[in-house]
Amino acid sequence: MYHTYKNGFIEVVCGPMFAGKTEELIRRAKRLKYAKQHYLVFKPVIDNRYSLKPEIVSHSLLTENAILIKEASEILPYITYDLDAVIIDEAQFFDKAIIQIADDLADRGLRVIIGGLDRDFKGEPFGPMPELLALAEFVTKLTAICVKTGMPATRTQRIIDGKPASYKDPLIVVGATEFYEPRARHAHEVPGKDEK
Ligand SMILES: Nc1ncnc2c1ncn2[C@@H]1O[C@H](COP(=O)(O)OP(=O)(O)O)[C@@H](O)[C@H]1O
Ligand SMILES: Cc1cn([C@H]2C[C@H](O)[C@@H](COP(=O)(O)O)O2)c(=O)[nH]c1=O
Ligand SMILES: [Zn+2]
Repeated sequence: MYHTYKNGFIEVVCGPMFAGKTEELIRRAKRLKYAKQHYLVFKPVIDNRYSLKPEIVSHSLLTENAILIKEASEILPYITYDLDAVIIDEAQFFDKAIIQIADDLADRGLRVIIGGLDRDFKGEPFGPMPELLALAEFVTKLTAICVKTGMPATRTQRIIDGKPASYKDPLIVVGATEFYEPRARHAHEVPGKDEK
């Protein structure tokens, strides 16, 4: 018995801050443009770091137009029959509904490209990312350069007033180099983590 060929995948691009996740999403968007594919880019409105305009922005200031949303379900009204792909950045900030939405969109034949932090500043799995990673057909795990060792950085260090943020710090603090730096496993510090 032959099955008809149908497109539709989940691709996750993860890693710590400064690893190049947003640049990679922008690269894939550019290739979709060359392929004359219809796509939309979404990001949580909470991410207002480099721009208040509707766009995703990399630390190197590359940009791509995006739709700003508060909740994952706001993606659904934008899904039209002619859409080929959906790109979602900062997925760690979304509610768990994004997991089912990503799966349904891939089942419907869309290419779903998701960028997000696999770990929070404590080094622990972040929001819906573990499930998205489990469901994805393709996973790209990027590394940055550790500012302490020059080794591949797989973690994000949060620094508050010049000191490593404690385990009890809030999960969400939007920011860039004023609060965060990429670090390798053995250079990552989380005071209070052992007593959790
Ligand atoms: N320590 C670092 N290691 C790697 N890239 C860095 C570092 N610090 C700053 N950058 C910049 O960050 C860019 C990646 O930005 P971006 O794609 O926004 O990353 P992410 O979305 O993973 O946080 C790099 O191309 C580089 O210009
Ligand atoms: C580790 C960590 C990060 N954040 C925030 C900081 C930034 O606004 C985004 C990550 O952006 P990037 O594109 O990956 O550079 O997430 C946070 O709120 N909590 C954390 O633990
Ligand atoms: Zn990013």
